[in-house]
Parts: sequence; C-alpha cells; structure tokens
Amino acid sequence: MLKGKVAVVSGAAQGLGKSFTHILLENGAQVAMLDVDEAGGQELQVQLNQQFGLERTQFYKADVASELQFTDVFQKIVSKFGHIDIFCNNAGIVDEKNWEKTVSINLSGVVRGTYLALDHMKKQNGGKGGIIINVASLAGLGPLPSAPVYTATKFGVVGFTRALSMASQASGYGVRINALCPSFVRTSLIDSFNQKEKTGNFHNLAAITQSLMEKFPIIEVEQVAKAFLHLVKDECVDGAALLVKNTGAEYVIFPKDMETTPISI
Ligand SMILES: NC(=O)C1=CN([C@@H]2O[C@H](COP(=O)(O)OP(=O)(O)OC[C@H]3O[C@@H](n4cnc5c(N)ncnc54)[C@H](O)[C@@H]3O)[C@@H](O)[C@H]2O)C=CC1
Ligand SMILES: CCCCC/C=C\C=C\C(=O)C/C=C\C/C=C\CCCC(=O)O
Repeated sequence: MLKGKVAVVSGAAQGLGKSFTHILLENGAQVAMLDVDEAGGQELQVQLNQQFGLERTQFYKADVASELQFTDVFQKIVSKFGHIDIFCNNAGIVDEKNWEKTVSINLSGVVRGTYLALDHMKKQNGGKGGIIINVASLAGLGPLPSAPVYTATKFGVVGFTRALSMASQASGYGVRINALCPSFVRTSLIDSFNQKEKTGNFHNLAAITQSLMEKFPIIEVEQVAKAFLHLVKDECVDGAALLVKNTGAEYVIFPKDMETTPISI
C-alpha cells in the first residue's frame, strides 16, 4: 500500500501517465498530475475525484521544457501536499522535424524534473528520500531508425538515470532512481509513426517501424503500469532499466566489460 505517499506524474493527462496515476491512486497514494494539456488534465481530475474522492488528485498545468513553469508548479505541489515521495518523469513526444523540442521535453525535461525532485527528497537537504522513475523506452536500449533524435533522448534518459543512481548511492541521498523502458504501447503517441509532420526526413521508413511493431507487438498501458508499480514498491531496485514487452517485464543486464573488436592503427 502507498497510503500517505505523495506522487508526481508528468504527462499525466492521457496515455501512460494517466495509467500510472490510476495505479498509484488504486494503491492509496495521492497524485499531483502535471501536463501541458490543461483541458485534458482538468477533465481527468474531475473523473478521478469522482472515483477516488476529493483531495486524492490535483492537476497542474506546466510545460516540462520550461524551467520557470516546472519549478513554479513543483513548489506549488510541495506547498499543497507537504512533501513528495514518488516522482515520475513521463512526459515525452516524438517529433523528428522539430528535434530541438524533442530534446527539450524528452531529455532536458527529465533532467530538470529529476533535479527538482532530488533536491527536495535527498537526506542531505532534510528530505525523507524517495523514488524517481524516468520513462525511457525500448528505443533507449536499441535504435529506432525512423526516430533518431527520439532514440538519442531515450538513450540519454537511460544513461542519465544509471549515472545519477550511482551518484545518489555514493552520496547517500536515500533516493532510488530507475528507468522504465516500454516497447510499443497503445497510446496516441503510436499514431506519430504515420504522420509526416512528426517523422520529417524519415517518413520513408514507416515500413521499418511497422516491422519493428511486428517484432515487438503493441502492449496495453495497464501492463506498463504494473511494471511501474513494481519499481515503486521494490526498495532493492536502484539504477535499473526495466524493459516491458508483450512477453512480460525484465531487468536489462548491462555488460560490465564492453565487447569490442580491436583494430590496428
Ligand atoms: N506509446 C509508446 O509506444 C511508448 C511511449 N514511451 C514513452 O512514454 C511516455 C508517455 O508517452 P505516451 O503516454 O505514449 O504518450 P501520449 O502522447 O499519449 O501522452 C503524453 C502526455 O505528455 C504530455 N506532454 C507532452 N509534452 C509535454 C510537456 N512539454 N510538458 C508536460 N506534458 C507534456 C501530453 O500532453 C500527453 O498528455 C513518453 O515519454 C514516451 O516517450 C515509451 C515507450 C513506448
Ligand atoms: C517516428 C516513429 C514513431 C514510432 C512509433 C511511435 C512511438 C514509439 C515510441 C517508442 O518509445 C518506441 C518503442 C519501441 C522501440 C522499438 C524498437 C527499437 C529497437 C530495439 C532493438 O532493436 O532492440
């Protein structure tokens, strides 16, 4: 049970963020939902208030790419709930045309959210510790050719999470930091594979994406939410990347020694 725990989920208005919010509420937590989509977020809050009661959920409008908006909303959340125990950096987009926006949201937004949460949670600052979950992707472990910048941001999220987790352990912050790596999930993001305004120069590679979707069949948000909950609850897991596929969830084993091929120079 997560009764008494306070969680923050970015990109919570729909898709995976909505399913994480739902499972956190089902398990007793209070959830601050953050999203740029004000109408969607407000509508979801009304639904969740009816289902779980008032005071369990609060929606906040903010763009994770904006330092000002993210910091402001973070402070409002701490003022309302008193503290934060669980922080999920989930907001993300696919936009190979406006690739700088993709980096700003998918990577800079995750770094920003993680540092805000860490500063609040870490024991050195009087915090109680906690857990940060960064939503990466299978595309953070292997390349998605139709989305090179998306792939880069997700590799970045996995690398950042692993390095910061080691830093947190070495410094005794008391904060666990893990990455969640789903394969294709049935949300509106999936539609971007067919949209030229999202795929840009790589629109011709739709058939490759299609064959990857056959290799890694689309899964449902509920399955990813169960894996998310596992990361929240298992206090032994830190610095991990949890892959979620149609066959189940599995921790990625990163090689201790890199496999290389020597060349003569
Ligand atoms: N759907 C999929 O196949 C997979 C998705 N993911 C990742 O899961 C995360 C969630 O994606 P989905 O739920 O599929 O997408 P989605 O498009 O259904 O939901 C994303 C949510 O993030 C919000 N958002 C977008 N930009 C934002 C910003 N700048 N600030 C705050 N909120 C913002 C949107 O308004 C939306 O509510 C993303 O990081 C995505 O990369 C990872 C693996 C697979
Ligand atoms: C512009 C392309 C859009 C792609 C479809 C939309 C959303 C995808 C979101 C993801 O996060 C991708 C999920 C899985 C990636 C799949 C394969 C990567 C290859 C991994 C490997 O070969 O090991």
